[in-house]
Amino acid sequence: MVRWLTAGESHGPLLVGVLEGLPAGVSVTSDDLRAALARRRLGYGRGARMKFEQDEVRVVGGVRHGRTMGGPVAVEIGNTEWPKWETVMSADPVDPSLLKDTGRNGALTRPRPGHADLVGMQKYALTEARPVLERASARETAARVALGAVAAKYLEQVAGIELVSHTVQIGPVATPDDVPLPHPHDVQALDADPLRCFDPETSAAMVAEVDQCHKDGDTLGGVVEVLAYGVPPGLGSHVHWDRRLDSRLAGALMGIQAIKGVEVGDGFRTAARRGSVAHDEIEFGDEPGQGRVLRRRTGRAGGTEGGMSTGDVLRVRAAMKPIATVPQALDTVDVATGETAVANHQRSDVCAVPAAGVVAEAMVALVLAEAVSEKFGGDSVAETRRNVEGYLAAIPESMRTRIEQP
Ligand SMILES: Cc1cc2nc3c(=O)[nH]c(=O)nc-3n(C[C@H](O)[C@H](O)[C@H](O)COP(=O)(O)O)c2cc1C
Ligand SMILES: C=C(O[C@@H]1CC(C(=O)O)=C[C@@H](OP(=O)(O)O)[C@H]1O)C(=O)O
Repeated sequence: MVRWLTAGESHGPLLVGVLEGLPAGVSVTSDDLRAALARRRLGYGRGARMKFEQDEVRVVGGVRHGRTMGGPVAVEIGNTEWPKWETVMSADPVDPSLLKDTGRNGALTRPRPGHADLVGMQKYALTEARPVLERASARETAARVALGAVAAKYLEQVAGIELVSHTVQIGPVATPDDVPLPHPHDVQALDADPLRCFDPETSAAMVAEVDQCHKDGDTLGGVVEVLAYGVPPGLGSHVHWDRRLDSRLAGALMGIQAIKGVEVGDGFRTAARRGSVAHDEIEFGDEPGQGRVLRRRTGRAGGTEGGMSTGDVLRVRAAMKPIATVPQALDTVDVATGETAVANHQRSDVCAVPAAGVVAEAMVALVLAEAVSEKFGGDSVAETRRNVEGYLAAIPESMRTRIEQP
């Protein structure tokens, strides 16, 4: 069973991630994790913190000489900003007089609409928002991305699955429908684009939108898409709601801070179509390297039917709301004085959609790792790979399906 957990606060000393259930023999290094974390920091419109803070990554368990050993993989990511936060985020009690200033150390009593501040204070019986925002903050996604990078290595090595993500919308600016889908070999080009958008013209319009929004003291959201290639048919199951792959993907993507909508395949757009043009018709065809196989003529379903992967490209989208810490501060109340006020604002991202794409990719990798491990088991990479090959070879010839290759 694959399971994982993160701990740590946005301005604490470090974040921790633990990923358990992978077999022995997955090849992964700290440089792989470093590279993944560097991708999460990309994107036009991110705030000042991304520029001055570093992710200090260290693998502290589960890996020896570049290979997993079968035990939990533990990773820590140091927050290099920690020295500035040592007082306000100290685990041990501090002199209360040090927490009285109006700057970093002061109480946050003007909750930001759209962030976790107010409801977090109510739920956890707190008089200020600091303990809420510290864990609500998307800083935590650094730990997920590190674990997702390990999961991605596993997927590639046991089943040849590779992922890619891209930005398809920033605010009102969206890529046209006829832009081709990126492949995993396009990752470098995508990462070089300011917004991780696959269409240069749309990307330029997105940059202009972010600039305008920045000038206006406002923030933006958007939509990202994650694609997984090489996914064998049969991951997930139709037999129960919580075993459905689409349900698990949706839950995982909605579990990212600020994600408010998820689509599998054409999702909401499918709802507007008639059945005759909504599904993916099945035909026989000759595929290079795969011979005569079943294939679907279109990819509208996004690579799942009945809660199971079909072998087509897995395609999911996540919609991110605009950043809640709006520079032209929103109206709120001061819960300490009971008076109207403007929301707490020190700094924030204008737009973090490109980073959310990298996080979404990590979440899809973690869900697929869980589904692959559940279907194929194995305590070593070689054993899992044999199980994948044996399963595919046992599918009768008349039902063998094209697996969309990376
Ligand atoms: C990569 C990323 C960066 C984010 N950066 C900020 C930010 O700088 N300021 C902010 O207010 N919210 C930011 N958010 C969103 C908040 O974390 C999120 O809105 C908050 O935790 C409340 O959760 P909810 O939006 O899901 O209700 C970011 C989210 C992501 C995924
Ligand atoms: C630090 C990261 O993102 C942070 C996510 C975030 C939020 O409210 O979610 C708020 C900002 O932090 P701060 O309020 O300290 O400027 C972002 O910088 C990161 O992604 O590494």
